[in-house]
Order: sequence, then structure tokens, then C-alpha cells
Amino acid sequence: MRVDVISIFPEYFAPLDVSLIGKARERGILDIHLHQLRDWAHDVHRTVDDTPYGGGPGMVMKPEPWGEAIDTVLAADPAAQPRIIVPTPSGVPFTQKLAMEYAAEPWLLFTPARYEGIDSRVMAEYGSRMRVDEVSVGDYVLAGGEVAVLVMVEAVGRLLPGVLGNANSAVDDSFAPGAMENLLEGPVYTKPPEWRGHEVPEILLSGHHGKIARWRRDEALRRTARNRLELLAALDPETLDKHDRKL
Ligand SMILES: CN1CCN(Cc2ccc(Cn3ccc4ccc(-c5n[nH]c(N)c5C#N)cc43)cc2)CC1
Repeated sequence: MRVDVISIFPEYFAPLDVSLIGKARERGILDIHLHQLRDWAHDVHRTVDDTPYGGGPGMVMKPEPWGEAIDTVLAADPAAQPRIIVPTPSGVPFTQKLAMEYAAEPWLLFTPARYEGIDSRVMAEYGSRMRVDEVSVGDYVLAGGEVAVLVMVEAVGRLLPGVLGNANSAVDDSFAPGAMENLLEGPVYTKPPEWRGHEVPEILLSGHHGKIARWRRDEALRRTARNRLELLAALDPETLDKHDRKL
């Protein structure tokens, strides 16, 4: 998968050199290209923003630098088109389902903005030729889109074949389709069996895989009911067995 990111703060993406995503880049699974938007701002001050038409607070990012920057990225492979992803507080929710959809794309272009966002004509221009998604990573306000891109690149990158070892399959993720869909993971434990008077639940030491699986699902249901009751309401009743219903 190729990923391009255009930003006035490309240094925000240093974390993409480490850990899981860094290793995926080293192994050629992910090919990430960072671009400094100001390279396409040709005035002496490399200006990328201006006052909003119609008045109002803050500044808006000018269309010209973005247009030239995106055109340059598109020219990297004229025979293909990336899916353009625009982080914005007013976007559709970024979900595990959307992460899985993006993980199937060969090329993603992220356009994290600053200020009040990008002149709307930019995405109108490209939206007439390719998929442009306005996406929000959560119901809170960030200062710009870079952190949102880090979130999305990690959530998508970990789903790519070969990135997670078999032992850490994403299949069991919360929110992933299947038995755990819409369920939060339950508690996890490792050695030692007793720590500061806290013992590991006996069932987990029993070696009885069926009972362990049952216990884990019970704990997942309990945690989901405690922390995200609305997810339980969204559970397909068909996926609940008679034991679940007794909880
Ligand atoms: C007067 N009011 C008029 C409305 N604005 C709304 C507003 C406009 C921009 C910004 C800052 N910003 C700039 C680019 C950018 C991209 C993503 C996000 C973002 N925030 N939260 C998410 N989940 C995000 C994601 N993904 C924020 C961004 C913050 C708030 C405030 C002032």
C-alpha cells in the first residue's frame, strides 16, 4: 500500500518510523511519502492561509498550494488514483469498518489541514474525479488533522497482511466483524500468577479452552455493558446464546 501525506507539519509523522508501522515500511508492506505543503506556496513567506470569505474567526487554507501539491502526488502514478482522506471535525466517523475498507485500497492520500480547514473548492475539484472522504476520528476538537492521520495510518496499517504476526491477528479485534463484533475485549493477564495479593482468575490457569473462551466472552459482555451499553443494543440477537442472555 502506498500512503501519501501532505502537511505543513510533516515532522508530526516521525512516529510512523517506529514500531509496527516502521517495520511494515522496512518490509515494503507500507510505502509512506510525506510532503511539505509550503513547497507549493511560491510567495516569499510560503503563505498557505488567508482570511475567510464572509468573515468569521480564524484563517482558511488557500486552494492554490493544495491543488499544486495534490496534482504532484497524483502525477506519481497517472494510471491510478488514490482515495483522498480529509480529516475534519465535521467528517463521517472513522470506524474499524472504515479502517478495513481503507486497508483494501492500494493508495491513500491524506490531507491533514490546520487553521479552520481547506478552501472547500479543493475537494470539490478532486471529488469530481475520485473518492474524497471527509472523516473524523472522534467527537472532540483537535488543533489540526495530523494526529488524526496518525490514528488512521496505524489502524489501517495493522490490518495489512503480514503486519501483525499470526499470534496477534486483527480478527479478534473489538469492532471487527464476527463473534467479537461490537464487543469490547475483557481483562488480560500474564505471569506471575499472583501479584501484590491479586491472583489471576483460576479459569485462565485451567487449560480448559472451552471454559476459558466462555469466561472471556462473559467478561467482554460485562465490560461492554459497563462501558459501552449502546454497543450491546447494536448486537445482533442471533449472535447471543442462551448463556449470554442470562448475564
Ligand atoms: C468558530 N468555530 C467554527 C468551527 N471550527 C471547527 C474547527 C475547525 C478546525 C479545527 C482545527 N482543525 C484544522 C484541521 C483539522 C482536521 C481535523 C480536526 C479534528 N478535530 N477533531 C477531530 N476528530 C478531527 C479529525 N479528524 C481538526 C482540524 C478545529 C475546529 C472551530 C471554530
